[in-house]
Amino acid sequence: MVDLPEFKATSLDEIPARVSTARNAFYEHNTRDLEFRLVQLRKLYWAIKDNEEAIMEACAQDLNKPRFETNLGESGWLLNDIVFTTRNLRKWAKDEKASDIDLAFKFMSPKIRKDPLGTVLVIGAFNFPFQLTLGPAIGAIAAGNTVVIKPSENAPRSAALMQKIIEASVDPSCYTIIQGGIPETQALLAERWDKIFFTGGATVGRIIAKAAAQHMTPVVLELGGINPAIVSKNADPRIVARRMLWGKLLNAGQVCTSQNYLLVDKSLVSEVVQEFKNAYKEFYPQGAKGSPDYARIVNEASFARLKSMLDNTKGKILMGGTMDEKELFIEPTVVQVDSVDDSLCSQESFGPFIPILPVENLDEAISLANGVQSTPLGLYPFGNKADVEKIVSCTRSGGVSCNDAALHIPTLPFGGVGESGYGAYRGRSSFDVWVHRRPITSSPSWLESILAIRYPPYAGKISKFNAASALRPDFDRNGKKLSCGWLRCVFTLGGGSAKAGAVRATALAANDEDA
Ligand SMILES: NC(=O)C1=CN([C@@H]2O[C@H](COP(=O)(O)OP(=O)(O)OC[C@H]3O[C@@H](n4cnc5c(N)ncnc54)[C@H](O)[C@@H]3O)[C@@H](O)[C@H]2O)C=CC1
Ligand SMILES: CC1=C(/C=C/C(C)=C/C=C/C(C)=C/C=C/C=C(C)/C=C/C=C(C)/C=C/C=C(\C)C(=O)O)C(C)(C)CCC1
Repeated sequence: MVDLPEFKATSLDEIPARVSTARNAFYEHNTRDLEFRLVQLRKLYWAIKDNEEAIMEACAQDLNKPRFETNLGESGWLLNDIVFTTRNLRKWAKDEKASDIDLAFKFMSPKIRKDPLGTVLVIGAFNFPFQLTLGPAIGAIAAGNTVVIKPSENAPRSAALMQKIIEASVDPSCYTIIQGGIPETQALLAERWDKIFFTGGATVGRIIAKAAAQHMTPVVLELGGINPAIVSKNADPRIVARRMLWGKLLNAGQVCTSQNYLLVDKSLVSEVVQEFKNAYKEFYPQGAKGSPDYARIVNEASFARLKSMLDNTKGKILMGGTMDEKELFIEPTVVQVDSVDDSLCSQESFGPFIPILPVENLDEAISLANGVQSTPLGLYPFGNKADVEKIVSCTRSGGVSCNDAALHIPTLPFGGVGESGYGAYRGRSSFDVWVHRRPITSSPSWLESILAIRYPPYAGKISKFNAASALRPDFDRNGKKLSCGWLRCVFTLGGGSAKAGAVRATALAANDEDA
């Protein structure tokens, strides 16, 4: 067995000084250097790689997470994330030529610099403790920020191991871990940050957003969702059951993207239920409890919450339903319910419940889903192409996975909308979310005679200015688009009035002479 470090909360007195060290480090400007960032990420890669066994053990102790799930969803996920980031960082960080700039301003060489935000805070979650804590931090490091990381105290073994990994690998003045629960998080929230990234529930999400507002701090909130799966009469019951069961057995359903309830065309319900039973037997021939491939609920409080949800259902249990409090085990459980107001549908379960509500048709399903929560994190439509397109175009959600569970492409932007949060990361978005797109222009001295139009005295300058810069609408008063013949486009150098085109042409000529 691997020896794991002990979880120890950071002293409250120490927190301001630790944050201040990270803030001062930002102003030493080392993190501006791309090579510095790349070296940090590469060192972090090897620290994670060298601790893969320990990560397995920590996740097993915190959540009884199966080795396969830890490999794919935690250590392997992060290792790939780092390699993908280090391979692409130079390209992402490059100054971007500003697009859609009017000719008159092109001479100022407008560009967009991807500036680090400064000193940022990442508050991680318990359910994928490594992925959802170090994942956002990888993007923050890549973008040139100094970073303070607060892992979830609800996965203490993983939190302590992350501290060991971070302290052994990256620059301690730039990147640091604060451990603890509510008091420590509140002490962190009292500080001024340049961005806060939080993964967790909506209740704490609101507390974070309010605290951040005091300092005008931008926030990313990766929250959960009461995610619907909508199954049309044209869906394949076997595919529905296997994929939806996977969506709920992964980490025993403690995944923000997992479906919370299924709205199934009533003609398909009995077949879908039978296929759930078949899939369950295939995935866990000896039952989930005896299998090494099934996680446990994170703690007693979560177990009690889930138990009361099941105790309060008015539905009929059709599969599973067993629990063991000592082991924090809850079996994957299919329940047929008769209303979306049932205790299993109306709240986010964050556990292995699979409530099924029979519906008349797609219209009813869409209307019910929009009524339960109109902006969930994930949406899972099952059916033919026309069915899924109809569902997608009549709903909103952070992301959609058609005919499947979860939102799982690791480099696709990932984030919520409305109640499921805001801001997105993963892949290139993990870099973009941590930078300020800083526009930079540079006005050459030779432009002075042209720029002089902006200085007083203003008399007689309005018409000249408008002639040079006002854009002529390509639509009429009824909102109808006017056609733009190619000749006109040539004469106006890309649009606008002919006069404006002439002025632009003059300016171009002046530029050519200067060159
Ligand atoms: N990715 C997601 O969408 C996730 C969603 N969740 C949802 O959130 C629920 C609760 O999960 P938890 O891990 O307990 O997450 P949470 O939403 O309670 O957040 C826990 C974090 O917030 C801090 N915190 C808690 N109360 C606070 C307060 N009053 N002031 C300041 N900081 C506070 C804790 O120290 C910890 O760092 C889950 O049952 C699930 O529904 C949880 C984990 C991930
Ligand atoms: C293998 C070959 C091929 C390709 C096969 C494919 C496409 C396999 C796909 C497998 C997938 C999607 C596996 C996913 C596993 C995911 C795990 C274990 C866990 C992930 C956890 C996540 C992302 C948790 C997130 C939680 C969040 C955000 C939260 O709670 O807040 C080819 C290409 C067909 C070729 C042949 C071989």
